[in-house]
Amino acid sequence: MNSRHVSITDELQEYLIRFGGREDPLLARLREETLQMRFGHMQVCPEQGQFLFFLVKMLKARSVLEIGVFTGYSSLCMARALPDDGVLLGLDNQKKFTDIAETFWLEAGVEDKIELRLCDALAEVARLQDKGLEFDLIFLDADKERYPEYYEACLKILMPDGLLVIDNVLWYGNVAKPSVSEPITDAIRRLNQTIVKDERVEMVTLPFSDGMTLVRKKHS
Ligand SMILES: C[S@@+](CC[C@H](N)C(=O)[O-])C[C@H]1O[C@@H](n2cnc3c(N)ncnc32)[C@H](O)[C@@H]1O
Repeated sequence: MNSRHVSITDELQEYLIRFGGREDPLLARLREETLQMRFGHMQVCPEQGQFLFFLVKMLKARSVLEIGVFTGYSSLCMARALPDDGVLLGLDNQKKFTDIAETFWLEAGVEDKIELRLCDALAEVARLQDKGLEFDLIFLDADKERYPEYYEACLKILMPDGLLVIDNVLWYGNVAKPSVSEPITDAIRRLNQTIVKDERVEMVTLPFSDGMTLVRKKHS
């Protein structure tokens, strides 16, 4: 066995949905409805949702920030993992997407744990810092061109020992293709180069879906 990863074929993806995590009928319906939409591919995959649920539980997180809510799959997974007095603050700038999210949060009975803000997320993160707020876990999954700026801003509002989870860090494999240079790929490359040498954090990149980096903030 070499160190390469197994290719995720459609067949294997179906298998993973069945045996790689627990996706209940409500989440399955949200996923299927979202996939019918024009930008449906932006949704996290079911294994990522289960993984985020797991992380929130393992960390015993009480405060979660999600940057990029879309139709609410990942927020629903994380909100379910929060204790009754836990809070997830979700940021997005597209009401047409978050209206769908709110319907599903209500149906799942997690609406009391979620606060949604329609805003420019990077500006809102700066406001959260001004207010002195800190989070146990932040999931970054919004406008990729600004990932390097989000990274710095998120570290400021992450608790020591807190976890920043960043999606799409492999950007369809483009980060490793020297022939590809365009704003998103270049921004993600800059981010990845920053994180790997950043002494303020511990980090690991998982080749999971489109690549997820876990960043743990050390005590200063
Ligand atoms: C990849 S999707 C998020 C997927 C979501 N986490 C899920 O589980 O399905 C990215 C979201 O970020 C939002 N977004 C993009 N740029 C933004 C910005 N500047 N401020 C706030 N939200 C933004 C988009 O509207 C979109 O809903």
